[in-house]
Amino acid sequence: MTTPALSLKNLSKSFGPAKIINDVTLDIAKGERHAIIGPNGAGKSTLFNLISGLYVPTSGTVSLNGTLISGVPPHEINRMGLSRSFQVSNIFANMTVRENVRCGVLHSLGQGYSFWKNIGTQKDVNAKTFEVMEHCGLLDKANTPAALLPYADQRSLEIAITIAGGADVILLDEPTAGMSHSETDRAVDLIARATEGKTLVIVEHDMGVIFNLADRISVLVYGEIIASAPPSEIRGDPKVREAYLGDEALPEEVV
Ligand SMILES: Nc1ncnc2c1ncn2[C@@H]1O[C@H](COP(=O)(O)OP(=O)(O)OP(=O)(O)O)[C@@H](O)[C@H]1O
Repeated sequence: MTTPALSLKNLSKSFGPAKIINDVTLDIAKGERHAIIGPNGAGKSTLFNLISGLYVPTSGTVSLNGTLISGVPPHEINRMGLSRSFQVSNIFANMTVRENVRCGVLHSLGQGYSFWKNIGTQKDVNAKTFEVMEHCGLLDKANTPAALLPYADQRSLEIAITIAGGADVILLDEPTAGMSHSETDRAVDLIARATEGKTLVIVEHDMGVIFNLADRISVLVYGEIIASAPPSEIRGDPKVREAYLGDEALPEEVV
């Protein structure tokens, strides 16, 4: 069997007496697009924080491409090939689109933002920055300060920064939150293109997005995964329907 891109084993996280993530075991294959869904407060962001190293597990482990990463600091996990976006935007408002993407590229190289770098490296960084902006439909806004971008473009920039470092495992936290229908459609296209050939783990409340994008869906309820299967099976799962009763409806019409 090939090594999974991500492997969570008996992962738990408590805050004081409250067990927020409870014995989660999940393998995500290389190249898979995997969605985590669940009602508000189910623990989705906490799970992301455990995977990306912001939280240390109370028990259990996380492995990235077969290497144990639980307890490793977030910036090192990033350099090992995992990059995440945040629900609250991570962009530098006063910097241009180009400078923001460039920061993402440099960060992964461990250089920080500096003008004092040799020309060879600068050329590589510039080429990568151009490629990412092109990929994310941001080339024509390269010189626009991020703060002046329309909201949907700011979210695209967030995705651009997340993929800029060339990580092969990408975690996106609610990338289409607050978008209109047409903006969401464009964002789904962008996410599909930008993560081609990579492993994607996405937390998202918009079921249309999830059912159109994901190869497999895990449903988190009160910190436990109650189902993990392709979209067609998830939609018909009575346990999932019960968990969503009174919450976001599972769409019949998508896919
Ligand atoms: N640092 C913390 N200390 C204490 N409790 C926390 C902490 N972080 C999260 N929680 C609690 O864990 C639970 C799960 O929160 P989390 O944000 O992971 O849920 P979620 O599924 O991402 O929710 P949403 O869909 O609303 O974003 C909540 O009850 C929250 O209050």
